[in-house]
Amino acid sequence: MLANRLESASDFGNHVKLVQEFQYAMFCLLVFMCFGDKLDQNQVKEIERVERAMLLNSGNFNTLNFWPNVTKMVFRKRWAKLSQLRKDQEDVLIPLIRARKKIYRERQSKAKEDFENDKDRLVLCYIDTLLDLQLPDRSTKLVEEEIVSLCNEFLNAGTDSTSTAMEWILANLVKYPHIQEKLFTEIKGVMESEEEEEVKEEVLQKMPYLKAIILEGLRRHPPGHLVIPHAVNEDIELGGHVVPKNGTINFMVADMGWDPEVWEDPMSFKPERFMSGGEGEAVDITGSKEIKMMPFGVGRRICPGYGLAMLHLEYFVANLIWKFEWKAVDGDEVDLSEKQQFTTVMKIPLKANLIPRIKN
Ligand code: HEM
Repeated sequence: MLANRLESASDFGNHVKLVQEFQYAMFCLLVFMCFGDKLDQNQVKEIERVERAMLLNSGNFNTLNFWPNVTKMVFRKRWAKLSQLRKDQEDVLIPLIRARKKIYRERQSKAKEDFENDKDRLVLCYIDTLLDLQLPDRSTKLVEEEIVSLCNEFLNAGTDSTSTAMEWILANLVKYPHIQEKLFTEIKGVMESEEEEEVKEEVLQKMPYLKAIILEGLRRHPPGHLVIPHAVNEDIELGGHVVPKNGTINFMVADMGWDPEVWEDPMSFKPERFMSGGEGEAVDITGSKEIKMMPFGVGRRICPGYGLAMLHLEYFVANLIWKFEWKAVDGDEVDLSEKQQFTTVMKIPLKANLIPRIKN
């Protein structure tokens, strides 16, 4: 879908607003993973509307976390706005959750009767897993409002983070055509023919250079320069400083990836560092052996979507490079300056000329 939208835009000679297209593609994919069956465009737009409205206003609601009983009185309008936005989310999501529950229960009983028939095998979506979830410390299942909150988290945590990473990676592939060419050659080597339309998920693991490009993108341009704030649960000494119990602590994710003691020429984009013999060869991004970079956090609170994010990035980048040659817009340098939004984004959004490689 993304490649088709980009292709029709490039047919008209437009420099596509890439980051919006990436965001929309990621959001549609996550909506599909969340609710199972494909929803129509209007439904996706409705979900996007209520999710964005909450996100855009979320900064105003932080103060309400402190002494809720007091702030409820002092900031009445803010509370009313928060309640309204939450109600809008529930009005849109709860009917979808109910509809999916009905389908899921019907298919579940059918699958039991007809388990051998592959065509009817149930493909699970995120909501299905939540409907069945039994928390160890509770006798009841999740209620609809809790499912809404978990869907919000799923949709929001995975959209801007992955689309930002994708924009940075493609920006570097436009800026450094020799890296793009090397990747294209690698993709060609795993495809059965040049006419094949899609780089399938199954061949992604045969492409070490693709993986190296994704890792280099995440090292050089991590979408979050900090993780979510953590707290220590006892007094602790760290590098000669005492952090008191419950003290907030954060991690300088971007600076770790740019540390010249760990990475050679750290501000350059060099995927080769993750290949055989490079300082990033077989790097462990989960932090269980070492911490050289941590774009997804590490340890107990590591991003639960990191495997999914890696897969999405590899799949999208491979397909976009297989389908198009990405070229800088004449006279425009790709500018890698940063700007802080929900994630750290390109200050000047990426523009590119997309030239279809396969002529249909
Ligand atoms: C390139 C893409 C992504 C990056 C760079 C990223 C990064 C992160 C980071 C740094 C954290 C905070 C970890 C910490 O507190 O130590 C986090 C948390 C989280 N991420 Fe991701 N993430 C990405 C994609 C995704 C996707 C695709 C999903 C799910 C669809 C997801 C779901 C979550 C959730 C639910 C949390 C909160 C976990 C918690 O509260 O413990 N993320 N992510």
